[in-house]
Amino acid sequence: MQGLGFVKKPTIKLSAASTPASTPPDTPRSTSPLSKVPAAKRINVMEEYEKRSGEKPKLNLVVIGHVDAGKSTLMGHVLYALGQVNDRTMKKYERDAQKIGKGSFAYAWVLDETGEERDRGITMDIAMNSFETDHRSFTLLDAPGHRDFIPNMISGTAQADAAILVVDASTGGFESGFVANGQTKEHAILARSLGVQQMIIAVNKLDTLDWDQGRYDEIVERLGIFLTQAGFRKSNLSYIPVSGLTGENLIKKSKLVPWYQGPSLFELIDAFEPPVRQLDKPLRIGVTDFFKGGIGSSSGVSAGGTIDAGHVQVGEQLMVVPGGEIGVVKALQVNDETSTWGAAGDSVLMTLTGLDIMNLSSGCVLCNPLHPVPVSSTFTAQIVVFDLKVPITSGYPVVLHHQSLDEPASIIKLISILDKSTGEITKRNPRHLSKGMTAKVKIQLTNRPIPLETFKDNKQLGRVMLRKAGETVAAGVVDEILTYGS
Ligand SMILES: Nc1nc2c(ncn2[C@@H]2O[C@H](COP(=O)(O)OP(=O)(O)OP(=O)(O)O)[C@@H](O)[C@H]2O)c(=O)[nH]1
Repeated sequence: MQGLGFVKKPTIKLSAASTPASTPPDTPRSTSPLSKVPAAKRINVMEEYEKRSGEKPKLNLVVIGHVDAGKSTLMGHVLYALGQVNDRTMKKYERDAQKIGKGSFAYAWVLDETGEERDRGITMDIAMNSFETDHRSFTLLDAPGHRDFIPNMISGTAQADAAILVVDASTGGFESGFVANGQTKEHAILARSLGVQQMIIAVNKLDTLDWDQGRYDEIVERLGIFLTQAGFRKSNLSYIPVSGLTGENLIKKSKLVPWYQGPSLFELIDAFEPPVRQLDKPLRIGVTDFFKGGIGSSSGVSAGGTIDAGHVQVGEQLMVVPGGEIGVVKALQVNDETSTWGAAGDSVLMTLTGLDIMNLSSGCVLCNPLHPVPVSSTFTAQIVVFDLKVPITSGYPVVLHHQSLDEPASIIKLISILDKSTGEITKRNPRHLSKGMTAKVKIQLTNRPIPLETFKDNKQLGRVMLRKAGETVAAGVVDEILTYGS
């Protein structure tokens, strides 16, 4: 399983006190979501999806790591080497970067697009690009390394099927990312807690140490111990010595590093396992973007996001949760191209009619009215506790990050401490939780319920992150939904 290594089978309880603003899953409603689609025009999405299987499998790939580890430079260089950026543009980046005294950031500019990002030399928001390898098609998410932008890093990582962890191998560089509060550790634990199982570790900037094999081996050993403790399987991790700046081992293996016998970074990326899409589950589209007006010049409102589960087609009725309003899909784009249908894993933009823009919000979920996503304000979760100065006790206030939402909440009960590898309860009703512990807790949202599912039912909607005072204190998966609606 993904997430924390184990998840107990959840049982769904309906609180007698709750007023279902939304009904629990699988409550039938009288309308068919396809009733607006003329029978002759209905698409058998499963059949269409099969036809698509000749296409390269799609993966979301997130690039993570400590601030300045070289994430943007590495992936900018890869995109340039693949021909995604033409020579003229690259030369312009070099000239412009030099003009403001940031010549070494030219490749990073391929991904860091805003003026402020370029002026400050840091990534602030998730940069999205796409590229293809021989057997795969990737959406690349370049996450910010700076601790101030961890929420953006979380939203990128929550969508990822695989990760590249970039570490700075230069003298002192690795150490600054790896000591107590370094983002190398925080990002790696976050990625694992959010269900990322496969990862490449790019040991970067080795050009600064004349490709010192001893330094590479030292880093691989230290990271290996840490990453297996964090719950990664050894067989799902690959290490590679690279330089994002000078380009060694990116697309082809470099003669400068004769002691490295493995594949190039590009070959390792091509070997990532494609995810199993949750096509046969009820439709869930987490809305990340919405605006007035339709695709092209049509009327209506538009909503964009990723299909977390199920499939959708033009003419279908969709329910907005929370709220329960229903709209009809008038037009649809999948990965920026017009389509009549979309399926789990696709990035979609849809024009909806019959809906007011006021009904949409970032973080709302579009679903089939026959199978609405539950909204809940109390649930149990299995969490991993991060580096903490003050232990978590009952009543501990947090900001709960879920998809693109962040909401005030409290950990209202510490249920048990669990053994990290077996999931066995090692202590019931603990008084406090400290660094590195895996535990089951009860969480209550302070202001309002949100669309939520158990991790078993939906991997995307079942992941949560808990932060306090700008630091991530825990991450984990939803185990059991305790109240619906209220
Ligand atoms: N010598 C050397 N310098 C590098 C290498 N990769 C990146 N750098 C330099 O490290 C600095 C930071 O690079 P970025 O690519 O912006 O780092 P980042 O990890 O994307 O930074 P954030 O996104 O802000 O966390 C720049 O000056 C780069 O030129 C490398 O392989 N070798």
